[in-house]
Amino acid sequence: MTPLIEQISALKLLPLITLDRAEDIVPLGKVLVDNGLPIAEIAFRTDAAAEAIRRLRATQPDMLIGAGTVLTPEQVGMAKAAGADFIVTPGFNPNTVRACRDLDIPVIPGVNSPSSIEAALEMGLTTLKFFPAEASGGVKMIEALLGPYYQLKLLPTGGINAGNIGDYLAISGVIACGGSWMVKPSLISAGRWDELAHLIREAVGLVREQVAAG
Ligand SMILES: O=C[C@H](O)COP(=O)(O)O
Repeated sequence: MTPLIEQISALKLLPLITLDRAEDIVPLGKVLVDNGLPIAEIAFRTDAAAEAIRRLRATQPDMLIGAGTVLTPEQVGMAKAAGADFIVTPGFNPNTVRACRDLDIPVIPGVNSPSSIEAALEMGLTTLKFFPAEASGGVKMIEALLGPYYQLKLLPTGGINAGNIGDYLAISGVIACGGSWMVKPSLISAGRWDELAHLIREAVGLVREQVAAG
């Protein structure tokens, strides 16, 4: 495992953040760090993404910052220039992977089928996002895929929440889970930092319980 993947594996949780206003990342970054989750994936689903990465990098320099929902080489460049540590993509796009390699930024591309996994393996990638996790068959699908593709390290995302994260983390090929349930966009835009802190603490607590249970 690379140092980056080791860090993500240690935290076991990747909060997926979608923001309408870039400035909201500053209080949210503090709430994440203060509550034991010094990692964030900021989704390129709004125009605020690159600026939010820049502000988070400036205010929380030690945080691990990913750019998510990256669909194009241009977005890879924007994310890297803004200070992202890594790229996450929803699907497997060789052009995006090549752009990440050209810019020397790690990428975790999305897969949810044998064909997309084999396309990733062909490019030497074994740490992959499994997306959309629940809609693609969830835990059962991952267990089935890890038969032939036993070397994979997976980051399931999509439909994961406090009720089912334990089932995912119990699978040995799962290094961490992504999700938005502890960083709900509606709570962020309403500035409900206390509620977000509660959800983040709860999520971190669930992960710690899972780790303790082995
Ligand atoms: O790629 C990320 C997903 O859309 C996040 O899914 P979620 O909102 O179900 O956690």
